Amino acid sequence: MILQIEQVQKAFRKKTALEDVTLTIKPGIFGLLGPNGAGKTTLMRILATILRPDRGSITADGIDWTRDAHRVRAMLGYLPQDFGIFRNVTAREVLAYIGTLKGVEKGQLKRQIDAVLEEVNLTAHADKKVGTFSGGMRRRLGIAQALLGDPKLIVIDEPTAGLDPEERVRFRLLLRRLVREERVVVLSTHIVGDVEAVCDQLAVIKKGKAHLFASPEELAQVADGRVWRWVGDAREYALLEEKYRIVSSVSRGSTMEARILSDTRPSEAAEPATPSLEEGYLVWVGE
Ligand SMILES: Nc1ncnc2c1ncn2[C@@H]1O[C@H](COP(=O)(O)OP(=O)(O)OP(=O)(O)O)[C@@H](O)[C@H]1O
Repeated sequence: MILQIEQVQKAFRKKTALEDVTLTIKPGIFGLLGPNGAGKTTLMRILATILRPDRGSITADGIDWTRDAHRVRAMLGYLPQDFGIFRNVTAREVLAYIGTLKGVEKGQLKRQIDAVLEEVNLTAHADKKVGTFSGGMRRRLGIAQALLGDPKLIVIDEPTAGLDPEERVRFRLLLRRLVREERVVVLSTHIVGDVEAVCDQLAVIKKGKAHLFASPEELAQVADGRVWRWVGDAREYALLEEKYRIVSSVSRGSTMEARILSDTRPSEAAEPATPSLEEGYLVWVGE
């Protein structure tokens, strides 16, 4: 499946949330990266047919998002940013409820629930109340409900926000396991590490405008020639900090080590460095 987003626009009263977004999304995991308020959730909600664009079109496999919303929903799994669930029910009960709403046939429901619980590693907790779950477990249950009905398109909005590092790593591995031939997974995040760890392609969205990158490496290359590794003393560091954008720094005894973003060599002691994805992103978003 190829998802074609063409010149999509969306405004809320006078506030433009999306401005002329055009993206071609291939099977695999597609990351939508951008700062808070950039328009990620708006685009995700349009993809999930909760919002309609003011202009533009979305199509895949001959299905048109505006005309055939019911057909989109039949092939969609969606995990919203604020996936709220009753706390006093078990994971299995949540899945039975959502599976029924999604129209999964009764005869298939139990088998599907067992399969998605297995897929997200919650089988051992299937009959526990959701209120006892950690943030990571709740997020995994959110993925399980999105997987009911074996969707061709999975839309996941900011899934790793608020997870601790261990849960985040586990969750990223789970996301990679969702990849199937022909399946498109769209993931929005403001965490560069998520994209680095799981995404095949990505777009960076900034003030409602999206730019497509063929790979995370291509985004890193945006900072080519602008990243410097510098080693020196604390006094020079203080001067550099006033003049330049420092991305990271560590102190090692009496010396300091830093990575600096600058179009020109910031100091005699600075050497050109290979940019990271985060540095490419900072340059792109800063421009
Ligand atoms: N229902 C709404 N009514 C009015 N303005 C809205 C509405 N939804 C979003 N906006 C505005 O549109 C812009 C884009 O919001 P959106 O939630 O899509 O951004 P985001 O990238 O998902 O940010 P975050 O990561 O903070 O959720 C913001 O300026 C936001 O205030």
